[in-house]
Amino acid sequence: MKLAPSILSADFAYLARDIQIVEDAGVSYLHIDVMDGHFVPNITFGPSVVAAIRPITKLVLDVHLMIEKPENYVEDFAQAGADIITVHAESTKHLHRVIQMIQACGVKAGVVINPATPIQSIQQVLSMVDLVLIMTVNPGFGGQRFLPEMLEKIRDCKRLRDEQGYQYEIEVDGGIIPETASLCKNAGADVFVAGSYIYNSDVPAKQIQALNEALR
Ligand SMILES: O=C(CO)[C@H](O)[C@H](O)COP(=O)(O)O
Repeated sequence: MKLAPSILSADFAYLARDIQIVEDAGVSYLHIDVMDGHFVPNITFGPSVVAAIRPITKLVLDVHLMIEKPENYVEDFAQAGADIITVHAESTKHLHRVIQMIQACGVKAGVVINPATPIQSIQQVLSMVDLVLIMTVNPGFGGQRFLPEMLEKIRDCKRLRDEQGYQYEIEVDGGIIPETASLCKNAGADVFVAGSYIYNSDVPAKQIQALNEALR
């Protein structure tokens, strides 16, 4: 089981410190939420922020693009040092091509689906991707409540992987706290994104410990 703290809820004035805290606590991935104000109604980081983070951490940089026309930006994020780039199925007319573009940059490729998007809509790319991200809230903001209806989708994603011998990791994002992490783990998730639960605390390392205990 892997934890992926989302820096969306970090203190941006002390970003290096907040990354160090979660790295010291032993997490696997650092989740970077890229928002463009079009695909989602919020604006966050661009490739220059990823490039600034790259030299200060050994964590796997898990870059979640919530942007329109991701094909125009994947090379920039790859050059900035992303290890995984994940694109929304809803954000492009050319999902297959964008996944090929990401992998051609030598970066792992993930596909994300919003709560209203069925797993069937990405069935044709499941054999290619390294990661499937199931949104467990509507994308755009941290601190929302977990949508329990998404557990069925996680189970379907795991079943397809088992039946077809696919290799992707299953990641969940949104409303992850120990209780929901445990539900998602039992449904088949491998990677757990958590933002507000970790960073809206005076002691993020304790929150990480609680998540790890729930995932044991
Ligand atoms: O992708 C996201 C929002 O679009 C965030 O990663 C996600 O919401 C995590 O935040 P929290 O753990 O506070 O729910």
